[in-house]
Amino acid sequence: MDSVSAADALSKSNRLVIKIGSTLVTNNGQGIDLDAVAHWSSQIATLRQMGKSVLLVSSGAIAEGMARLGWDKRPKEMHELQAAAAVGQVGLAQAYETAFAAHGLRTAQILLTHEDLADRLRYLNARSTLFSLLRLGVIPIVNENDTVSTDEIKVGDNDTLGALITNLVEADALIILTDQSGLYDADPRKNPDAKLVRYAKAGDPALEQMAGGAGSHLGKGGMLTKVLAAKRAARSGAHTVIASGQEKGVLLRLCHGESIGSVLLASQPVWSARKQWMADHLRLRGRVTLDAGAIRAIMIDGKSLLPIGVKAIDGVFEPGDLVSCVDTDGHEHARGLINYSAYDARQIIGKPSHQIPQILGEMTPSELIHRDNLVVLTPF
Ligand SMILES: Nc1ncnc2c1ncn2[C@@H]1O[C@H](COP(=O)(O)OP(=O)(O)O)[C@@H](O)[C@H]1O
Ligand SMILES: N[C@@H](CCC(=O)OP(=O)(O)O)C(=O)O
Repeated sequence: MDSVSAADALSKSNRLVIKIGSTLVTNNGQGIDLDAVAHWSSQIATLRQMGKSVLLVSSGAIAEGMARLGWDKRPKEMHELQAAAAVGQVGLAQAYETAFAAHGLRTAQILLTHEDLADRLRYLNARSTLFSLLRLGVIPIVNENDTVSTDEIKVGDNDTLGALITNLVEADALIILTDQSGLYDADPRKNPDAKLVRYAKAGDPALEQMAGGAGSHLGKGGMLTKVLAAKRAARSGAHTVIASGQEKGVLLRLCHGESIGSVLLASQPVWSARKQWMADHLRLRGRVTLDAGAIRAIMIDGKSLLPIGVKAIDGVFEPGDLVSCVDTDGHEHARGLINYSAYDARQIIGKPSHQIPQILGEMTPSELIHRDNLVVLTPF
């Protein structure tokens, strides 16, 4: 991997999303590490003076809530997690507001759920609010809205949320600060001989094999969600760095081109904003299994998906819902907005398009998924 381009990845970035993990921000669950928050804030204030825009995605509401409530074990019940998040989020917001105020900067609290990003209008509203805040010189501090999040509507972890925000504001880079020096070729907590991966291509499937789960009961996603976040961030052209938040001056040094942590370079073609929203923000409602001819038609020939090439339909969905297009081995090749409900789709698969009106009536589209509503997932 070319280390020069990796160094450039950060020094040439103007809009940055910085994600800070729970273990790090709460000093391993002891309570918000105010010195660390002050240190990051002072670096971010300098980055702002250098003309860079910064958005923070900070975890720690639940961990801080647990500390404030005197709970030493992460609760299992959703309502207790939600209560802890409500208590802890106040502490997080206070800590950042105070730390940035010392540099004459204001902060804004943005709490989001997956549902907010899946709804096109709310997604566009979130985007324009974030841009307004950046124009006003305010530092947006984003977290999942854990107090109202249920399994159905949550993003689930803040590495993913960080990537979604990166896509949303078309940031140049995503910096994930964690409690390790970066991505190792095995979990360093379990394997003392593990080696740091200094440079790699975001989206390389080999990285997913190296990454394990969270290292402590405080963290949510572990390394796998960070590696997947890098893959997602790369879809809007953003490079990702995974580095230790305890490293002195880490943010400034990275932005001066120093090689710290793991740099996962974006090297794939960039998706349009609409394609990113479709494939990443909408919730998958079903699955269509394609024969080899249909896979070729959508992947190589750039065609729409016709019912004749579909072998099976799974899931319950309505027209306009997002479905995954898989081959007969179950590998996903594309995602798209389907024109038919699952019930109707089952009646027309395997049939030539001219028979659709006889089966489902006139004025029905001949494609199951129109080309314009199809996102082909480029193989690595
Ligand atoms: N290949 C790996 N390289 C580095 N850390 C790993 C790896 N696999 C698993 N981990 C674990 O991931 C943890 C960081 O993830 P997590 O606990 O979710 O932190 P955060 O709160 O910063 O998101 C590390 O402490 C480490 O134990
Ligand atoms: N939204 C949750 C954090 C979830 C999460 O992804 O945590 P982490 O793995 O520490 O980034 C909270 O504020 O407690």
